[in-house]
Amino acid sequence: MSLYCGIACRRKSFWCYRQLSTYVTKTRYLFELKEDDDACKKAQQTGAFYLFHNLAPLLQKSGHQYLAPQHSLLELERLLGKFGQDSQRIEDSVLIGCSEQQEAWFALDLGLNSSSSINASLQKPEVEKELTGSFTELRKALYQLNVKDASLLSTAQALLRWHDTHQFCSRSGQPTKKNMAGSKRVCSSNQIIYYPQMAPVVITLVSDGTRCLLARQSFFPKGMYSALAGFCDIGESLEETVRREVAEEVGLEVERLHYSASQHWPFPNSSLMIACHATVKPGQTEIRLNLRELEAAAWFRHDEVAIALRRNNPYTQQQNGAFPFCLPPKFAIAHQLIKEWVEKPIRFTLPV
Ligand SMILES: NC(=O)C1=CN([C@@H]2O[C@H](COP(=O)(O)OP(=O)(O)OC[C@H]3O[C@@H](n4cnc5c(N)ncnc54)[C@H](O)[C@@H]3O)[C@@H](O)[C@H]2O)C=CC1
Ligand SMILES: [Mg+2]
Repeated sequence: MSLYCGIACRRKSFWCYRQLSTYVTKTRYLFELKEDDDACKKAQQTGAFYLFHNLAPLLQKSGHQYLAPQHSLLELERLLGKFGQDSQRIEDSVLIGCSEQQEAWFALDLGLNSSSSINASLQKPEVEKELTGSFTELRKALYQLNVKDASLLSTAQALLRWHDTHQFCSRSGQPTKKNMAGSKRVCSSNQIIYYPQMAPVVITLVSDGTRCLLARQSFFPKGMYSALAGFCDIGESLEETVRREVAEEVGLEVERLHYSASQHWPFPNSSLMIACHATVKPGQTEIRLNLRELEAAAWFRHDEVAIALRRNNPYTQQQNGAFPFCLPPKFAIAHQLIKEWVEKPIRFTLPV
């Protein structure tokens, strides 16, 4: 990494990248691609594309792992040509990142109805055969993807879903048009700009000092338990949401709070997960389950949770019935929160 000089001068390109750190250079490049449609279109020529079909990413199996293949613009044009589609469809792609060498990464959904092409969506089996991969449900694939691909595909899925569901202006009812990068949509009749949104959600690992509280919703994979989660209500602070959600879901009063980390989560719509540790008042540990929200909740000992953390893929582990419960995938912030609790004592900083 070179030294960050902090001086940005305008030259041929939007920014002069000389002397900036790799991270700053990358960030400025992505900013330029979001602001400048021509620069973004140019970046597609040397860029790499991740393909989706109805929001399921194209994956290839390699042993126990899934790999997310990249395709060049040329390969994509050839594919679209083969299935009778024009390359105009590539304009539906969204920018999702770039490499340190400034190779821009895009995502394109071949299954969703395209706004820039009159042709219908591509047939999944034919495309899978042609590309020697399969369009796989992202939630399931998360257990077998590396963290970089899991994160990239999550961003891509969230952005593709947002564009698919925001094709019309909620004020005028007229169609909105995306910019080349897909970082916004604009209504041509009134110029209202729409930006992709995330709903803030708190996820809290409650502890009584020696045990932690894990819960499950009925739609979780069989046997999976996680930390308590809940959407922030309008007007609430993070602390107020934690306090309300824990009271609502398990009938306990949170005493102290410690912020841990945050994560974008694409399911079922984009959320910003804000992860916290919390303690309950000593001696006040009796769970009163809210059955409208949760199927089950229980206190788990440190050693039980430590064993569950060491298991790999709960989808396969649970099927042979060998384990009483399992935890969310490594990539999920719930997993990180639980791991943090198992590995080191938490210093509680915030009273609620
Ligand atoms: N990344 C991770 O590790 C984890 C992520 N999660 C995510 O956290 C999110 C929230 O967890 P829940 O327990 O379901 O929340 P919750 O406890 O707030 O209950 C969901 C209910 O809240 C209401 N609600 C209020 N605002 C909403 C909004 N903006 N969008 C949707 N529903 C809203 C709806 O009635 C909905 O049925 C879920 O989307 C889930 O996917 C949950 C656990 C782990
Ligand atoms: Mg909840």
